Amino acid sequence: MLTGIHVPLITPFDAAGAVAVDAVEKLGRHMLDEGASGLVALGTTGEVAALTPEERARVIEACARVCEERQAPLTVGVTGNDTRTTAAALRELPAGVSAALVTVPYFLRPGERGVVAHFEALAEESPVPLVIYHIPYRTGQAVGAATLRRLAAHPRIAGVKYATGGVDQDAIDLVGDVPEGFAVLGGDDAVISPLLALGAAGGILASAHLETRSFADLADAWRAGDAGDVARARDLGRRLARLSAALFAEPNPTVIKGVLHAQGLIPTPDVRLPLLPAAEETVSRALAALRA
Ligand SMILES: O=C(O)C1=N[C@H](C(=O)O)C[C@H](O)C1
Repeated sequence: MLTGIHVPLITPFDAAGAVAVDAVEKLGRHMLDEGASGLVALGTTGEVAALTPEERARVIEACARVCEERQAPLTVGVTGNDTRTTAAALRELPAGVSAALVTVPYFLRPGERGVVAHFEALAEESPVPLVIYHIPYRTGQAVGAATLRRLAAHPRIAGVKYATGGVDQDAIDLVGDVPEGFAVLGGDDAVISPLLALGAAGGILASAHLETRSFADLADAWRAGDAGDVARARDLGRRLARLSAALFAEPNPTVIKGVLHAQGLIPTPDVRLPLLPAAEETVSRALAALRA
């Protein structure tokens, strides 16, 4: 089962605008050495929509090398709003991938019955277990706790990245009684602490590029849950929520890239259109939040 903090890696670009594969590997190793439980390639944070198929393949290869070296799980993002092409993308996943993070079909709004049929069909074809990426403010499709519970009954559906923008009633219902073997992973950085407090197994968090060790400690502290740990988790959670707010002050991953570049961890802070680089003062504020 996926637990702990998984980092959806940014895709660094070099000065010529190409994917900096060496920097992907360096960053991936750094995240795992700092306490991340696993890596996620080709998430929204990885600017997947702006990468060519060849670039996507090179990013997956680089992450797979690092994860194999460190014996950590690699989850790969697979996005599509049509079942056949999403199934084809899943079938093409290379060796070394542990799970696929599959977005709820976006824009079409097929209804919850359609969502169930989509994921059940994909689960039958996928070579790896699926993690449902539920993010209704991007997809436009609601998925309630009862539907997620029904999908959790499928042996090849391993979890959900839950990102509804807050801790809502469905999150409380689901985390209050998590189906056996199903991982609820938080996907809204600023509210990861309350979700972990309720019993989530971990998170897939872009913010964990920074303060990776503290995010991992936060997950461990809520899981351990004795009095000392709870007090520590509460303080850590408050501090990391402020950091996440600073990192998400402009569209993700522009601020994170600015900060990683300022720290010398990636060759440029560049992003691809339609994203624009974060303003200098936004990056400075995030660096100040980190120092605090
Ligand atoms: O790429 C991801 O996975 C994530 N994307 C979210 C977003 O960009 O809105 C943020 C989350 O931390 C992880």
